[in-house]
Amino acid sequence: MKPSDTRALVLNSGSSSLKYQLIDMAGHDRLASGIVERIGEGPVADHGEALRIVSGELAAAGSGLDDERLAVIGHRVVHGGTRFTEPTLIDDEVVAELEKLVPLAPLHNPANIAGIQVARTLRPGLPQVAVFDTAFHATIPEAAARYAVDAATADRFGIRRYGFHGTSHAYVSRATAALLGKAPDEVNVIVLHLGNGASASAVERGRCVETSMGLTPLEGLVMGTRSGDIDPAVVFHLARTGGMSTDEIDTLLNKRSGLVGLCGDNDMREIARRIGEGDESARLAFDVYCHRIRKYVGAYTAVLGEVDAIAFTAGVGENSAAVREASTQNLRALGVELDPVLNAVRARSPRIVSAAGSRVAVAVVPTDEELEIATQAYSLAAQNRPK
Ligand SMILES: Nc1ncnc2c1ncn2[C@@H]1O[C@H](COP(=O)(O)OP(=O)(O)O)[C@@H](O)[C@H]1O
Ligand SMILES: CC(=O)OP(=O)(O)O
Ligand SMILES: [Mg+2]
Repeated sequence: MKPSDTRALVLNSGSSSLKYQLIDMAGHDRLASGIVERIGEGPVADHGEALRIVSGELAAAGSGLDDERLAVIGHRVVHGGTRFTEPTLIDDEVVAELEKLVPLAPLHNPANIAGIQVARTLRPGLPQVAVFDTAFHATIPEAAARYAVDAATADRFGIRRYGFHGTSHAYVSRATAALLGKAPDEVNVIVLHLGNGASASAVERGRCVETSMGLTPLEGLVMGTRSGDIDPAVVFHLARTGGMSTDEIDTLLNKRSGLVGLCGDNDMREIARRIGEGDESARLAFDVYCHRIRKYVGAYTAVLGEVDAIAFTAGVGENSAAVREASTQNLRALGVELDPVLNAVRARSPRIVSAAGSRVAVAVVPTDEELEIATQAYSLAAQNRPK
């Protein structure tokens, strides 16, 4: 990597999609971005084929994978277990360790590894950095990270709270501090990342102390297709009484639950439209979704003691004024008061939407996981630059 190499490519491999962004780190300009969907169906056979398509799109945008100015490829990796709590330069040993983590993230890690392997084949010698969803949550104290299950069993199988969406929680908590005109270590923030997956975190003076996702990204808030918190005995009941297999229950809770399970739609825009038409199951799905968020805001207020801001982010958090309103209603006892007019304004920049007298600021802060991954990957590559 030469000082003139200022470009970072970020790859976010999902189970059936590959998102990419090429960013010039000198001015944070987005040079190219896109998504290849339906991997595994039809013409896009696998992640290798998907990355070849990305490579073609990059070349068409004037900066292919062979671009000399490319300094690093940053990969989003969902599960880093207890081993990976920092951005990590990828080599064979790291890939072998990632393989060992597949049982903890069967939906996410195999796709991440596939993306890494193909990228390494296409650009051998170029630094490739893994940036982990779990990393920002490594600071969660044991009292919050441990599940109250038999300790020997928990240790043997790695059962503990890892948390996910960490790059988003890190980025948004810092951006929220900046919006308040403070340094990250001067504020306590509750971050609500409400996208397809959804999670909450409590960030105390820049350090994460609690988060809603657990061993896997299934726990916590209600999501597009995932149940979030349920009584674990639901699983035994479905197995014993419903005769369902472990895989069937896994699919039910991860893919056929949440908003889609409650009303048949997982897109909040469609749910809002149906509510407008008086649809009762859409209304119920919305109410269950927002009730869960309110409950977490209350719990995380107790965890933090003092809260400076609640930040809404990701697709739903940034765009749905109705969700922000319903999930912060009747929180005056906690010092939270929304300004309905500010909350209804549509904008793309970070902004405060609480009333002037609200003790806790309510903020809408667009997330930028790709920039966060690029920044961390680029910085590690620069540190490892041959002298
Ligand atoms: N204008 C909008 N109003 C309400 N919800 C929206 C709007 N735009 C996007 N969303 C919601 O955002 C979700 C996607 O969030 P996003 O953060 O992009 O997800 P991910 O990155 O996890 O795929 C959609 O499923 C939809 O429910
Ligand atoms: C970890 C996780 O839930 O990611 P996503 O929201 O991309 O599904
Ligand atoms: Mg997203």
